[in-house]
Amino acid sequence: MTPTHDPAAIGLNAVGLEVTYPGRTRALDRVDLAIAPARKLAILGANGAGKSTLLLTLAGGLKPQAGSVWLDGAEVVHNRQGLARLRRRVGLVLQDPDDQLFAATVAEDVSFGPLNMGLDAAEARARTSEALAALNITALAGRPTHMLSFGQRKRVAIAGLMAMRPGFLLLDEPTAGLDPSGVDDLMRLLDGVAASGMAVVVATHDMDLAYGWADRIAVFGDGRIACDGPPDTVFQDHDLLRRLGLRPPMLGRLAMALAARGMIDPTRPLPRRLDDLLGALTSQTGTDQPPG
Ligand SMILES: Nc1ncnc2c1ncn2[C@@H]1O[C@H](COP(=O)(O)OP(=O)(O)OP(=O)(O)O)[C@@H](O)[C@H]1O
Repeated sequence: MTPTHDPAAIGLNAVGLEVTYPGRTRALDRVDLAIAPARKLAILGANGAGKSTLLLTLAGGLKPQAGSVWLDGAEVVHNRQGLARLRRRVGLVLQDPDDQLFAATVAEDVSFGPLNMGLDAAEARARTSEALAALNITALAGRPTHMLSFGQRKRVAIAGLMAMRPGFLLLDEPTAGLDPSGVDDLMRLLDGVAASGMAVVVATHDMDLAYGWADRIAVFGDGRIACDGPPDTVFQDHDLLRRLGLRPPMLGRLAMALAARGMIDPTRPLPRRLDDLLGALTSQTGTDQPPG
């Protein structure tokens, strides 16, 4: 089958991936996906759609029965050297931080990746401090990981990957279990990470979060990518989303309804954040205050 994109393009590319777990039907069914540097991609899908399997396969944790993963122009070979090259460039933050953390203290856990990459102790320390500061957990550096809250352990797991400075950061349900300010902090952090040139891929069920944050969305259903594009176009296909067990985002629905009534400019891209929507209402009505 011809892939929908050039596998040799710079970035992380999935080409015709097929994964079947022992004794069950396919979790990935000929999946093509292109992840370019510095992009913010959300992968959406109902429970069991195949999101975690895709991330695991992209990070080299699962070998597909067919198809391949390409990294910056070269096909990933599933041997020691090929997987080491992939893991230096692609970091996967698992859904459950307890599957990831193992060292006695936070600082030891975060520095494990840099040390394991062969960096010297001073560089590993510097990267650890930087990652702890970015995740706002410097104060936890000396604490045992098993004595932290779930949200704190999640931040430590993300810091551990960030300290390795991968080119592609994949996060499986990163906001699950975080409080609202933790979600805001994390998404702001991921904005900064993408602005620094890293590609950030987030698998989530949270439509509203994906709609406001991502610059591209791939929607998964039954192991296949059902649609892939900019958020404001993907979310206009309400029938498809409902068929896949997903609910269109509230802000997107509101923006579409206002555009259909001419209350915001229907020729412009749909606003994706509340501030943008209020701005669009203000400029359309020509008043400083949107209609109350
Ligand atoms: N280790 C495994 N062994 C057998 N089947 C599995 C295994 N892991 C996942 N599956 C199955 O593969 C399919 C895809 O699962 P996956 O975890 O990739 O979906 P998901 O979209 O991440 O789901 P969720 O949103 O619930 O995390 C599901 O039908 C699931 O039951």
